[in-house]
Amino acid sequence: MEKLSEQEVRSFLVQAVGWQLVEDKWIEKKYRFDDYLKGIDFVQNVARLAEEINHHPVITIDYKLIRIKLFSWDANGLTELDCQLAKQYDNMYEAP
Ligand SMILES: C[C@H](O)[C@H](O)[C@H]1CNC2=NC(N)=NC(=O)C2=N1
Repeated sequence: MEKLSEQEVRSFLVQAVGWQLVEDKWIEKKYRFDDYLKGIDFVQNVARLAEEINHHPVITIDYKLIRIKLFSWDANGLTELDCQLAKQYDNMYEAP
């Protein structure tokens, strides 16, 4: 996996609604649900996809708020895979 340049990360973030760079390292997004178990279903789907493509986000469950953080350990940076997954999570999410 090729590490993205700062410019590439920035051009991803300007068009990725709700995603932001945190600690100058991760891209993160918070998904809000109107029902706790809907959030857990979303986490299940995120986790299944992670296993399927062997790329695992940090997932934080805070009641109805699910926080997803992406980073590519192997590249020690952000990669195209992180950006692709971010878009896939957005497609999986149905805003309440
Ligand atoms: C050995 C295993 O394939 C690697 O450690 C995979 C597992 N899941 C991963 N997840 C993430 N986020 N980044 C990686 O570089 C990564 N590498």
